[in-house]
Amino acid sequence: MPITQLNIRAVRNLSELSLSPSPGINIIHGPNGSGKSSVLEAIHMLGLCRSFRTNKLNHLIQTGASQCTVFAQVDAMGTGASQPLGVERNLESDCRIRYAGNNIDITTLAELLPVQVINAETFMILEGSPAVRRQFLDWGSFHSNPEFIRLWRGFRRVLKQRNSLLKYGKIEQRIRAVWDQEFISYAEQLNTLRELYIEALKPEFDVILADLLEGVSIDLSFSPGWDKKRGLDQVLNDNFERDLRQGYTSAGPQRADLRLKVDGHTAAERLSRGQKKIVVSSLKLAQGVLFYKLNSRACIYLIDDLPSELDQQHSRLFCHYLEKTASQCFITSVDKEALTGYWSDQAELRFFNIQEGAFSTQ
Ligand SMILES: Nc1ncnc2c1ncn2[C@@H]1O[C@H](COP(=O)(O)OP(=O)(O)OP(=O)(O)O)[C@@H](O)[C@H]1O
Repeated sequence: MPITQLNIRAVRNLSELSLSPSPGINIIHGPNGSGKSSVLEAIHMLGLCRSFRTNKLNHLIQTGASQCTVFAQVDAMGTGASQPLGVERNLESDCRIRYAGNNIDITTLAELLPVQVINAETFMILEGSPAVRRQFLDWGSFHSNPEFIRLWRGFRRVLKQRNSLLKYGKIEQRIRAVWDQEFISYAEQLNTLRELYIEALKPEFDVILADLLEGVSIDLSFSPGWDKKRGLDQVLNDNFERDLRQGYTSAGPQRADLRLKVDGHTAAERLSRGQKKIVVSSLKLAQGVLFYKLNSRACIYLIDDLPSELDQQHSRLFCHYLEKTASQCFITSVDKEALTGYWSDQAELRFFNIQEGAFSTQ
């Protein structure tokens, strides 16, 4: 049971809000503009120190306030013993994170409270740029292997250095060889972890999708960002003159992508809007199921406006799989009724009615 108590202060229209969530399904309902998504945003800040709606954190801080705070009691390891976790952000963008009486960094925080978001933007996994799919992929790789973050950071550093040499326009052969060797070493290790993650995710995704989207089979595959037949060493050599002209490295894990195909065609071009939502929801559910299998603990789902565009049958199946992830879920909906009746008898359901930034007792 991850979050046992939550207190939010000065996040958008939520001046001061407290809730004791259920370990299972929490449904936050209320009219447009009442603050439903802001509750999810606050929990996201608790898990990642940032918003999922904006890069400009000043928008998150309530107008007139100089900082926002989210404080919680969390049972991160599911042992039954809760610890205090607090995240505070001010207008200067400083972020202070305290857990069990100690300051911790963002990576430790992200490990502690794995948060999954499903909202309108999530559907960009199919339609958006490769960067969106890499983010999806790296969430899973990060949470399935503790080495991933070190390799990712090392790779980013080497890529930045290589690109600045390329921009400079002249690179001595000896220096280029040193950087390329480091680039290849990080790239291959990073790539192995991503490949392993997708191999593990695929069967989970296939099972969920077969239930949620009858008659449509999706081929999910991973593209590393370079032609593996030639090898990265050869690719960097072959591309060198072009990279020098352009001033950046054109092949490598920074170009990795996921491919989703239906009968050989790109899923984004073939599927209906509703079907795309089902595919993306299945990917996100598969990540939750796999996370649980690998870590013996569950992640937290933040789902903004679940009922939109899923019909009753698909909403029911979605809720069934959500329960299977064993996650604590926070789901928003304008209509309370739209989310009743989809859950098993065992589901621990709690409803919160929000009106103008405060919970209503009615
Ligand atoms: N920095 C801020 N300070 C104060 N209020 C804000 C701030 N940013 C946004 N708001 C207001 O907070 C309110 C809650 O927004 P939120 O998106 O959480 O509503 P919602 O209940 O999810 O609405 P909808 O159902 O329309 O999606 C809105 O009225 C919005 O104008």
